[in-house]
Amino acid sequence: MRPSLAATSRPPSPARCPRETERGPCGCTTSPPPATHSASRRSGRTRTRREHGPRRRDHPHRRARVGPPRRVRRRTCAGAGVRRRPHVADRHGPCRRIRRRRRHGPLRRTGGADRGARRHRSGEPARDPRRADRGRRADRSPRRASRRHRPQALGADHGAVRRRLGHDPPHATGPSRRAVRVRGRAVSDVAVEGRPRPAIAVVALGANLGDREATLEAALTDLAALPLTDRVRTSAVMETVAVTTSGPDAEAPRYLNAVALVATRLAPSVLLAYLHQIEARHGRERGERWADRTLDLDLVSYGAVVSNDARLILPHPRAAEREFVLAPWHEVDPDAELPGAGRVADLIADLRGAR
Ligand SMILES: Nc1ncnc2c1ncn2[C@@H]1O[C@H](COP(=O)(O)OP(=O)(O)OP(=O)(O)O)[C@@H](O)[C@H]1O
Ligand SMILES: Nc1nc2c(c(=O)[nH]1)N=C(CO)CN2
Repeated sequence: MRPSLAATSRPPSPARCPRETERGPCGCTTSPPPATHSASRRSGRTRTRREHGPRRRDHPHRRARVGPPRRVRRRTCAGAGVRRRPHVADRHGPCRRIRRRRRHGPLRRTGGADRGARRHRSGEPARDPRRADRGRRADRSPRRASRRHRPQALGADHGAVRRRLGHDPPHATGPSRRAVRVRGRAVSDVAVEGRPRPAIAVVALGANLGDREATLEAALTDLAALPLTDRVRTSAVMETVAVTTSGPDAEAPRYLNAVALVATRLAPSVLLAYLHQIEARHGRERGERWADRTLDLDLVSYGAVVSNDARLILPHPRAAEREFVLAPWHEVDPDAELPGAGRVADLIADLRGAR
């Protein structure tokens, strides 16, 4: 059966405002109509509060309402006065910030960053020609990537990058290409950039304990296998009298000495760290100064680099007075020079002349 009209008709209007009878001009039912400008304009005068009744938010019914007012402004980063979700074109950034439209445009253009642009558009010459094309010069390098596109944000391991480029020492896991790994990645697998030209490093090798010959041979192989490094030349192996803290000692085990020239892009400190690894692999024990040893690797020089850091002095501070270093070096490179000390050939002659 169709519902009767009475059943579908609207429910009776809510009770009228108890104060409406007192405030005839208001015409108030459940809430007073808002005073609009147009209403005021139409009437030609501004209605006073007394005429109009209490303001909407002061109205008794309104106050009784539970919960926040319906048209409360959302407190978002969209800024004051923004009630609706803006169009996507007006949004930017992760928090839906509104890109504010520029207000007071003409005022802005009279100064600040827009000044140059305004002149440019209007054909006026720039006040300072050097600044006129700021940011547009052809020789200017391309803009830097934003922070979001730099490797840091992408989770790049800068330590690894630095190590790859030879700035930091490697992990102490072994000397060979395959053994030296940076966060699970072989250093030698990484493309080399950064150091455009390798430096020639002079490495002195010595051994007076164990199977000296085999140790030197293995150490030379290890050197050639270092990342970013090629062995250039190796001297013959020479047997020498051990020099101790009290001078040459004919009774001490004799040394086998050699010198290797390597072309490397490793930083000097990194190369030294690798040398220490190689020593350790071949049973080098650190104890007394100039004590007998299975293997000693000294960094005699690294190009023309001079360093006074106690951990790495370059050139090696005692190289100029060691014939067991100079003689094999001179053999592979007769024109060699020890930075700051002179030609190796001359140094050898001086040492021999002084004996
Ligand atoms: N050019 C260099 N080559 C090797 N080690 C160096 C150099 N400069 C400074 N050192 C430092 O010297 C320290 C001692 O080195 P090492 O044990 O090889 O000395 P040594 O062989 O007993 O004596 P010497 O340095 O006179 O050959 C090392 O820990 C190292 O940091
Ligand atoms: N003959 C010889 N004597 C040394 C050598 C060396 O290599 N050869 N190394 C030393 C410490 O580096 C001390 N004495």
